[in-house]
Amino acid sequence: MSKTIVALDFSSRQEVENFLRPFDEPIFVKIGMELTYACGLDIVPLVKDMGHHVFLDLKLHDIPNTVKGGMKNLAKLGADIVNVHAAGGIPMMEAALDGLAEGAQGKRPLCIAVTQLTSVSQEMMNNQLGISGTVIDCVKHYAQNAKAAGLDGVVCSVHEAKAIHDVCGKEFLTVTPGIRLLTDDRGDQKRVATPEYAKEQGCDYIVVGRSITKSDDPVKTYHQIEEIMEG
Ligand SMILES: O=C(O)c1cc(=O)[nH]c(=O)n1[C@@H]1O[C@H](COP(=O)(O)O)[C@@H](O)[C@H]1O
Repeated sequence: MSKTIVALDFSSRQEVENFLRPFDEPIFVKIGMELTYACGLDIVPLVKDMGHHVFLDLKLHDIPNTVKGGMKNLAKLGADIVNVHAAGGIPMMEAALDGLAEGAQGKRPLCIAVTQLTSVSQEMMNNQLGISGTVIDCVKHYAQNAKAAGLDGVVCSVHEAKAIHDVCGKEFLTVTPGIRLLTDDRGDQKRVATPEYAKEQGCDYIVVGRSITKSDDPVKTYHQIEEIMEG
């Protein structure tokens, strides 16, 4: 599986098909709320049937019983990875796994937890969200909770990946969005890093949206980034 997950933040099936057509190999894509709210969940088996790997990013965050029921239904779609918010707590993450085990036909999807969104800065976490301490300590703590619940890994920024591997082990997945090329705008992202730095920090997967989807040559940009990650 490739190490670069392309965020298909589009609002129609047509845009997805236009984007994927020029790729002559299976790639790893992320289907999030923009696309599912526009096209419905059927977009997941549709993209899977084209041969691509799918990270279904719906960030479930609710009471355990509701998350369990939601995951039971999501498990049937055949996604490779699904996610929850670690802020929902250990019982909620355990319930997510129970739901996946009940719903999966065959192997369950990997389940990872979002720690602190990459759009959250240190200042914002302390002063808006009311969480004291450093981002890295909060992210490490959430990662340890995710591991205790039996999850397969976390979503974090590149800047926390190494510390997470140190406390949770090398096999515990770190999936890192907030990736920017040196020439890109940060946009809404706060904790950003280049693919080179992600590789250096040992991130298992990077999630890249606009740097690829809005590139003049998405296939070329994808391959340039994937070469850095695989190198
Ligand atoms: O769960 C995610 O994928 C996610 C978590 C996070 O902390 N930050 C984050 O940016 N993402 C997603 O990663 C993608 C990043 O997109 P770009 O900023 O365009 O590269 C978006 O689809 C976000 O929804």
